[in-house]
Amino acid sequence: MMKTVVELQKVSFTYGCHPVLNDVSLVIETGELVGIVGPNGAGKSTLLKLIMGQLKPNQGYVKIFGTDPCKLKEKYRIGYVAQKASYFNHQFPATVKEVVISGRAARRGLFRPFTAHDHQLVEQTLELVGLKDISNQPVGRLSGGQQQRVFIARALVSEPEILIFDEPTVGVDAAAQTAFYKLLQDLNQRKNMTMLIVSHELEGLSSIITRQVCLDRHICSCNCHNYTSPSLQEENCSKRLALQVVK
Ligand SMILES: Nc1ncnc2c1ncn2[C@@H]1O[C@H](COP(=O)(O)OP(=O)(O)OP(=O)(O)O)[C@@H](O)[C@H]1O
Repeated sequence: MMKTVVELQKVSFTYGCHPVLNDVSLVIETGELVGIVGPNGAGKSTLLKLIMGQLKPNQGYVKIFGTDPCKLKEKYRIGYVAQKASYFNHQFPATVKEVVISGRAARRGLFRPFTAHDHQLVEQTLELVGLKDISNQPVGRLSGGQQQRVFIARALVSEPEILIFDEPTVGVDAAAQTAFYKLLQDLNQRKNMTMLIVSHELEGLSSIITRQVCLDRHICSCNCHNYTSPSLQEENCSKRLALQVVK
């Protein structure tokens, strides 16, 4: 049965006196793979921060798993993978396995020793994301695409109920991008994992998402059944996006 994972109702957000989001309503249900697209400065990352409870709306409300995200105690229920640009540098000494198992600490508590179950889960996840053969290599020496998989694995071992990505394919080559999207599609289909992805890479993204939301301070278009905002301006938003893709 479909369950609501994320809900925003009439959300507005302002940084100081700079309005960023206006009257945004959106519902995401279990198993959806939602792509959020929009021009630079449209408020996409701000929307993710509101959903993860890093920011509070000025108006309206945000819920995740039926709760105010700022009050959510089990943060591990949200898996977040940041931009590729913020990944490890070449000197970073920890191995793939060490980085991935650190994702279990969020679930178990920081100072509790890892169990056989934790190690088993790490092995299974490394297999799932195709990193098993290089699990003892230092992460700093991996390619951008491989590092990205390490971060997905790290998020997955905390057994999240939603995975959130902010611009995950920035700086990753075309082949790694294709492999990345394939992995997300597999996770979505095999594990019914709910995902929310902010991206400018419309081409690769559009082949895997179950729904596209176009944001430009408010939601311009949303090809879904449960969105109710009256302000549909699809044509306008598509034109701005087309300009951005050509750029
Ligand atoms: N901490 C902040 N303080 C003040 N203004 C901010 C802050 N973070 C973002 N902004 C502004 O809010 C607006 C929306 O930013 P946001 O990063 O959410 O947009 P975005 O759609 O993710 O953009 P991009 O595609 O360029 O990453 C921008 O005008 C940005 O300059």
